[in-house]
Amino acid sequence: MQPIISIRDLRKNYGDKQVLKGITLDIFPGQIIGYIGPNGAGKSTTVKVLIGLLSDFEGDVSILGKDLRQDTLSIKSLIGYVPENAEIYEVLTPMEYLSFVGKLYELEDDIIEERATRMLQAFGLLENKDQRMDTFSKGMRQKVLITSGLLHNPQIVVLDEPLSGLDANAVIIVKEIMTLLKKENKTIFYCSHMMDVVEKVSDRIVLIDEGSIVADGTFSALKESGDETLEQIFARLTGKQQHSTSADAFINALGQ
Ligand SMILES: Nc1ncnc2c1ncn2[C@@H]1O[C@H](COP(=O)(O)OP(=O)(O)OP(=O)(O)O)[C@@H](O)[C@H]1O
Repeated sequence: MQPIISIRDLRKNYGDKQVLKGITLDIFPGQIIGYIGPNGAGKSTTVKVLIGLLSDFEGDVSILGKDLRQDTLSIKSLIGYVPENAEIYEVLTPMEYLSFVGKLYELEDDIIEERATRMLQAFGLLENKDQRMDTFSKGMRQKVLITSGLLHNPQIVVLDEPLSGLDANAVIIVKEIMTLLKKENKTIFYCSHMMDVVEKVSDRIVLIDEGSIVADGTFSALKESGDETLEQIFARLTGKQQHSTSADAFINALGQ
């Protein structure tokens, strides 16, 4: 099978600092990739490359066989992106915002209206659809961001900590949405620190640390013992010191 996303020796520097040190990954249609790693590991930087926001990288990235550097625009239309926090246009209502996003993707007005209404309704936001978003809670804004990322029915969905601020019911809905997207053979690249969710929804987990891949496999393949959780795998592979030592040092500082 042809990979839908192919990343070869991806490197990215910010000034003198090498943030991605040669990421190589083949991702296949219908896979849910859980892309995890400690703070600063390079997850968002990888995402920014994938969605065409960063062009000054080394290595090769191709999506559906197209070179990301050369076909950036057509590739962008295949991808839906949900950021953790975005500069949402707060003076707009969800319907105005979604209409704006839909037009960028060249969707017909009636399709935008129909999809946006039904998606907002699914998230319990229908009665807020014409309310300015500066009055919205963090979770309500996140629901609008998720809707805007999926509105054009993309082939590939890139989620960077999409559950941020969502209540337990909304988290269940988004997990279910990911499973349904997979059934439609969509590919999901999912970055998160929520290990319990990543463990449950991902077919394949890619763990990066300091810009390099340190583990890549199914959850069961990454386990050292039968009852190891993803949180424990993460700590085993990336923990630089005992967590209790870090917590003690933090609290002890208060005594100074
Ligand atoms: N615009 C930038 N300029 C300089 N350094 C940057 C910039 N963006 C990110 N970095 C650095 O690149 C490294 C990787 O950042 P990145 O945001 O990709 O990490 P991450 O894995 O997404 O982290 P987190 O889990 O905290 O969101 C960090 O050391 C960060 O300080």
